[in-house]
Amino acid sequence: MTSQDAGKKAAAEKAVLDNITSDMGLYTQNKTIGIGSGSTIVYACELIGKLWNEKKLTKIKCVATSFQSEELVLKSRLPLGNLKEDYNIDVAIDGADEVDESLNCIKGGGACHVKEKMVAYNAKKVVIVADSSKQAKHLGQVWKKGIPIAVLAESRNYVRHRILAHVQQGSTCELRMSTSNKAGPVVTDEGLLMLDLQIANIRDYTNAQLHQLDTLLHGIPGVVGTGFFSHSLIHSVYFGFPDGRVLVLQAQSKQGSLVTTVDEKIPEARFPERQYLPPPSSSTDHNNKSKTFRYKHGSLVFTLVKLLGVG
Ligand SMILES: O=C(CO)[C@H](O)[C@H](O)COP(=O)(O)O
Repeated sequence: MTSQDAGKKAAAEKAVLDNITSDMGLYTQNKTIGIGSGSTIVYACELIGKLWNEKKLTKIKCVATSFQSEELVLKSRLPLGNLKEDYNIDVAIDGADEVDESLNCIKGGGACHVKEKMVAYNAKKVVIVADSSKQAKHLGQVWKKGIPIAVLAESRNYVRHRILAHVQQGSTCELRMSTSNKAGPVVTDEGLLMLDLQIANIRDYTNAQLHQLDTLLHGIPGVVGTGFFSHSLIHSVYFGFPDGRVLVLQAQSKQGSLVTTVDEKIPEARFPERQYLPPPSSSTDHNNKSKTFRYKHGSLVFTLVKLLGVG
């Protein structure tokens, strides 16, 4: 397992233990779980499958977000639901290509974001799992390929040109081509084509401007869905580190105020002015197999969690 995979596994497993086993209770009733796509979600789905098959989790249905995700649910011997009937989703777990400081995400590196967003939109709680390399200050910092945009094939050229007329010069909007054995473009599960929009000055966009841009993109006929997932859609993000530590960022409200959960060994540089709160707040949660500490950074209170390992 590579160090990046170790981070993915740590994030995915902690997210499952926090959001599925614990929050929903051991003997939960008819809970619906959205299963995202990509390589990180594999670890989450495997653990959900393990808990289900060991009967530690009961009465759940999984709604898949792609062909890959559906296969994953079936392989894990989990009950498969569908979005036509099971759209009251309790929690959706999914990966991301990049997450900024406000918890805005770029998704769609695997071209599955259309259904991923349909599932996220219908979920009471959206939990993102990613290795720590996906953590960014602003969008475009670590994910250099741009914002994925799924379009109807017929619209691809005018959509590109209309978009480029709206963004700063030097931006690009390219048709995503297949890098596998298939010649021609990437075609999504829904039969759509993918454009990747790299905006030259994306780092300068405020949350409001990102939202405005996304609205503009969705307003162009032929555009089916973008891979921009606004922070307002996201409940929490789990970043896993190669040594098994997990940083959890939670959007406390739709306004985006954040409470951060980190392991105590996260490098000082991330939170230079951190100041520890007195010890009484340290506790061990044996159910979640984690140890919790609290400390302050400016006006924010942070919680430190050390994951003690998954059984
Ligand atoms: O949005 C996605 C697919 O459309 C994936 O969630 C995203 O690409 C992250 O994938 P990975 O977990 O492999 O890094």
